[in-house]
Amino acid sequence: MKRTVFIIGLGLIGGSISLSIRAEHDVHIRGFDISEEQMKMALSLKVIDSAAASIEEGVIDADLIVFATPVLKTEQLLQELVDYKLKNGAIITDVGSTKRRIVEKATCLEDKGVTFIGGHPMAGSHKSGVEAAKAHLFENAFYIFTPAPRTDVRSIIQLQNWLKGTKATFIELTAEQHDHLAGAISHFPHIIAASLVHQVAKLEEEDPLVARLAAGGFRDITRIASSSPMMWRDILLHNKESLLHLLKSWSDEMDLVRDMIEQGNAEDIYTYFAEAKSFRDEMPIREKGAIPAFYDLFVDVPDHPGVISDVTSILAEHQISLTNIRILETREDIMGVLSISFRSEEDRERAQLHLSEQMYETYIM
Ligand SMILES: NC(=O)c1ccc[n+]([C@@H]2O[C@H](COP(=O)([O-])OP(=O)(O)OC[C@H]3O[C@@H](n4cnc5c(N)ncnc54)[C@H](O)[C@@H]3O)[C@@H](O)[C@H]2O)c1
Ligand SMILES: O=C(O)C(=O)C[C@]1(C(=O)O)C=C[C@@H](O)C=C1
Repeated sequence: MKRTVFIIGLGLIGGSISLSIRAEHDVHIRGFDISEEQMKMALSLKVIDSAAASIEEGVIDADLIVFATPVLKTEQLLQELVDYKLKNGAIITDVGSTKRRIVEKATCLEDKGVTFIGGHPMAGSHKSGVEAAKAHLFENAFYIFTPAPRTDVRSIIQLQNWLKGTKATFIELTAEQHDHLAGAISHFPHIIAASLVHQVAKLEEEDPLVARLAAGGFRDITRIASSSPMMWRDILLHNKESLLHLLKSWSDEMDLVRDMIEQGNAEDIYTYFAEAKSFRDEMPIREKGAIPAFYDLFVDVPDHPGVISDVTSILAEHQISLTNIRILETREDIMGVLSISFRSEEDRERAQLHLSEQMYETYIM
């Protein structure tokens, strides 16, 4: 008999976890979502094999249960599990962006003959919903586990075996350490992104041109402000202490910047940017790390209407998928630059070869 996985919350992350499990295991995947529409979509996209009528029904024979709901919901649903019949030896995990409160809550399952291990795949997107789910969403990313000190090693290994199709790098942290670090590199940046958008929205009331003028830099730093408000509301409520601490140190930092600008201190201002550049440039961009790996190729292109479709059809002819394409510069009568992102070094090398064969000038920075 096939083993059974039950995914609760069939959105971007629940859907992606399901697809990555299916890629490696011959299992029956059941799903449940509060939204009928998401559940139907998950079935039609074959993200799940069957839909459960309720959580109570879905958990009964599941070997692995994955909570992929917003974190406050996960906390509440864990409590509900106490009253449900669970399969002896089942492993339960979650994918929430915060860990401390969820891990604490899961202690309510201690007498149920199951093992809970908190999890957080450190990759995602500003998109929500099962339509955006991808089997390879977590490839090259860190997948953090926060087992309790007494969690047996065999259960951790079993969970990692279930999740090997994510092709992520597994690491273990305490829930407290997780929330402290994720606060700085994920939660707090989302607050900053949203606050920059608010600032421009206010300015737009004075001068509507501002939003139309907002170009590359603003778009890059505020992409994540398009993420799910419900998910981020829950994360801020869960990671209150870390975020209040980070807000305080950010505000001290902004005081420093204000002083430098007020005093017109050219040397300090230069050093401020130079130090930030040097730290960021040293971050492991091409390896697994805080910033996901992108393999970018730059292509000089003439300012001609058919040029993007020509480049993409060359790639399609050789079955090379790209993850992003954008024009960095186009001005009349001069060459522009296309930036194309690939998922792997191999795809980038093949793209470079085939584009060069067609007389395109390409380079890697
Ligand atoms: N989006 C990211 O980048 C990202 C990355 C890593 C982890 N996470 C975490 O993953 C979890 C899910 O986020 P997502 O991006 O997939 O969000 P999503 O909005 O795409 O999906 C969440 C799903 O949960 C469902 N849901 C809500 N309440 C429910 C309930 N009571 N019962 C069943 N289903 C319910 C929603 O209908 C929705 O389909 C969150 O805890 C988030 O913190 C998100
Ligand atoms: O790429 C994005 O859109 C994300 O915001 C992904 C991101 C992050 O902050 O890096 C968001 C929340 C998660 O818990 C993990 C990953």
